[in-house]
Amino acid sequence: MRARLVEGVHTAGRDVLAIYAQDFAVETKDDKSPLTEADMASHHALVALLERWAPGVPVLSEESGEIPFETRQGWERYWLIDPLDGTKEFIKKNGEFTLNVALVEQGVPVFGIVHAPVLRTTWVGLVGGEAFKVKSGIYSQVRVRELPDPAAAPWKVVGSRSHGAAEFEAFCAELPNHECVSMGSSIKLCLVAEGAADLYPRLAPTCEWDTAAAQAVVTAAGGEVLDANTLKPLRCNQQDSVLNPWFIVCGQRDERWERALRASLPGS
Ligand SMILES: Nc1ncnc2c1ncn2[C@@H]1O[C@H](COP(=O)(O)O)[C@@H](OP(=O)(O)O)[C@H]1O
Ligand SMILES: [Mg+2]
Repeated sequence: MRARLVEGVHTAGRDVLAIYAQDFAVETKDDKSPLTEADMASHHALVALLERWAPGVPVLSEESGEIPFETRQGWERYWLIDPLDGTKEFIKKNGEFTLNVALVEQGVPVFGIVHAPVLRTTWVGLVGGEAFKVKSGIYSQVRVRELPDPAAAPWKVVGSRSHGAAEFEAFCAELPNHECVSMGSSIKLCLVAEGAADLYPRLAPTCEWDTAAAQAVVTAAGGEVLDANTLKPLRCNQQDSVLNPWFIVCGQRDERWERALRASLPGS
């Protein structure tokens, strides 16, 4: 059954790729972030898919109008989607963008699909079940890796191409031997989930739809997505604002990076 849902997300990804291959117009939203016709095509395809798949379960999308918290707080479960995460990377045509579909129950992302059409890669996570990826049609289970001894091998730290560079560098300056990789979109969380990266500190704003699907993948793969201040897992739909706190994605907790994080947070 879930395979058909993943196939539906792939179909939306093909709509996005058709636009990616052409010249497309770029608008600027009220919050100054970019919007393309691909964001809207993906939004409509995913909303139609989910309404067919699970009639009656509400859908909150980055591209749906604002839904007041008074309405949302009554939702025990809902779909939370970002039809095109990494719109800046889409516009730059570097392929680092994703379609994101999460199922959230009682504020916890319990299932997620992250699809990167240009990379021909999809990550899927069912919390309490399996995490896997399908790359060019080849299926493999994914799991976070154990943090290596930095004297033997560098920690791999992934950061945004477009947001929060100064805070990222302040954090990395406090780490033992490490190497950094830049990447757009929710792919960063999936790299931690599959053990290709150890840490993704996000010391800059994001919204709940940017992270929910990939958080389910990370959690199912044995990792965590933690509030940078409290080190508690991120939750969705707890307040009026859909902004996430600053956060860090990890395979395991470790006093060495926790110390680096504390030292790089404002007010430390
Ligand atoms: N000031 C801000 N407030 C809220 N979210 C922001 C933001 N600046 C960037 N983002 C989020 O960061 C995402 C891109 O992250 P990254 O740089 O890691 O690729 C954007 O996703 P969209 O591309 O879906 O708009 C956007 O939602
Ligand atoms: Mg986004």
